[in-house]
Amino acid sequence: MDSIVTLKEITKTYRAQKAVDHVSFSINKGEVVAILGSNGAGKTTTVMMMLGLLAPTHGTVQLFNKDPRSKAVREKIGAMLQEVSVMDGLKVKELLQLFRSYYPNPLTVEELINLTGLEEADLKKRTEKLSGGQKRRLGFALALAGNPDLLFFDEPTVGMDITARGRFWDTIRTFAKAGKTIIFTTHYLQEADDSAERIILFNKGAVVMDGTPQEVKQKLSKKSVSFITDDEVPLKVYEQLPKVTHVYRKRERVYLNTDDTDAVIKALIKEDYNMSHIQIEQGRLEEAFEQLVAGREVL
Ligand SMILES: Nc1ncnc2c1ncn2[C@@H]1O[C@H](COP(=O)(O)OP(=O)(O)OP(=O)(O)O)[C@@H](O)[C@H]1O
Repeated sequence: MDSIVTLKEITKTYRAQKAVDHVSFSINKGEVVAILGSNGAGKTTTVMMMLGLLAPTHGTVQLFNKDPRSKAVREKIGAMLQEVSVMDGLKVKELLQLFRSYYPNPLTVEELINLTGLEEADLKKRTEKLSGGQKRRLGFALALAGNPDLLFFDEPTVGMDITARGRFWDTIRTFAKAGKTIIFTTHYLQEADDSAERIILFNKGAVVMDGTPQEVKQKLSKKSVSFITDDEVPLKVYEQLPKVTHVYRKRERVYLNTDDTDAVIKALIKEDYNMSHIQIEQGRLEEAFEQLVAGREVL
């Protein structure tokens, strides 16, 4: 397999804090990869290091087996970062032309319009006059301008309405079919599941899972028995019940994670706890994800 992104033991430290901590992975040509994690997990810092815009404190990053800052690499990559900041004073068309001129085989302005939802009328506008949504589309067009082999998107769908989101993912699918490699960050497990074939899950600066959406969901998924109670039974007591792997409370509801919901229900009834609204869940992914990012042990 052709590895076109290779991170070896990268760490980024800000004063005493490790924003990214010994992260290693490679990405092969043609993969669509979601870097998933909550706020502050280290996603943006990792993307910035992959792009060569931030130097790792330790470790190495290579794109196409080269330094990400080299000209040969620059010509093959495109990126849309969280804050789309573009040069003021230029018209949209002029900026697109300028970006196109940096690359050996750029897409045409017409192709960029069709792929991103920018409108003909937007081309004549000065960039500082664009709305937030139009700026996002321009950022998307600038990322695609060079017809790059490797694309990075940091939280691409933030601030996009439903139509813009749909168009964005359609275009990503088109690029993926053409064999391009795509890396995007997201907070949302659902978005990663819908759009990526591989999820690299970050938590507190480290990679805690790396696999297909199916694999990640299987690992995260936990069955649970939950109920509402106004008893003051300490959670530790429920933890002692047979087959219970983890106990937590969310508002008035107590959750008991287990692989054997029947055994747990039998034990709860035998102990005659005060319970109402008993629910059996076969692994709520978003819930497991929330627990993981809240620092609880779910793996
Ligand atoms: N320039 C900086 N100086 C100091 N600390 C920083 C700096 N940039 C990021 N950090 C810290 O590094 C950690 C990781 O931040 P990062 O932006 O990479 O996370 P993220 O996963 O992209 O989060 P978000 O989803 O909120 O964008 C955070 O704790 C953040 O406060």
